[in-house]
Amino acid sequence: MNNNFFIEYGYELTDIQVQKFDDFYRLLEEWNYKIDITKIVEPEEVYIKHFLDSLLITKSGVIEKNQNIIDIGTGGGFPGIPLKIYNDSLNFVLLDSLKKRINFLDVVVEKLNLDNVVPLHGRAEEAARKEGIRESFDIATSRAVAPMQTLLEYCLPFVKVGGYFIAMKGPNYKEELKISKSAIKLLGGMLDRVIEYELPNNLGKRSLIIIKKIKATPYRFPRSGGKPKSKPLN
Ligand SMILES: C[S@@+](CC[C@H](N)C(=O)[O-])C[C@H]1O[C@@H](n2cnc3c(N)ncnc32)[C@H](O)[C@@H]1O
Repeated sequence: MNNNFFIEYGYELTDIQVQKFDDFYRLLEEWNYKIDITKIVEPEEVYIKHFLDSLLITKSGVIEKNQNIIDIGTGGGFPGIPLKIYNDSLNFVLLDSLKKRINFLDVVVEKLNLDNVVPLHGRAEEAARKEGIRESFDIATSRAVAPMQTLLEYCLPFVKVGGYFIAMKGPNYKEELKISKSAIKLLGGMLDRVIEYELPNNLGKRSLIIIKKIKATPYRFPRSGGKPKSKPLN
């Protein structure tokens, strides 16, 4: 895809950035056979459902220069890698519990020459208990990882007071959000707003659920033993 694709959707990129997206696409194509990163393989769909969708997180209005961002359950690097290509001033930790995906991201970081991007192998509920990483990020992002109540317990502990957690969800977020109200409060968050949007070419509706961190998360969260998933907060 050339720059016209990005310009059409309001993202004007340099030739180097366009080349990085192209290189990322090729690496995805090459590694997908080995490690099953994504079911989406056709170029236009990859560019819209993965690259553009990741960039649309900038519409949240809370991403600023030089922030520290953790992308939880990043998989093949979404939304983290496209955001880094778009805004090189951002610093990323890309966390995933599958080692083979982290190995892939190590290659992406090297080949695309991305500074200040650290792929990290681990489970969110364990990493979030570690000093130096807990409550140390301006922003946490997560796409397609878990239902909202579980996701909140995975993600909010990483965010500094005053920062934001952005959950990238589909169009049917309302029920999930409704049953997550007490979890948001318990973990120190407050619903800031929800942004609904539609991908081009009828490729689907999406939403950004933006949670502001207003108080420190009590140290008992995230709970151990798989509880955020088996017994979600309610
Ligand atoms: C469906 S994939 C989504 C990947 C990527 N965010 C995307 O939108 O394409 C979910 C990813 O979350 C990771 N994951 C699931 N539970 C996790 C946890 N507790 N901690 C860290 N990563 C987790 C999985 O290994 C997987 O790579």
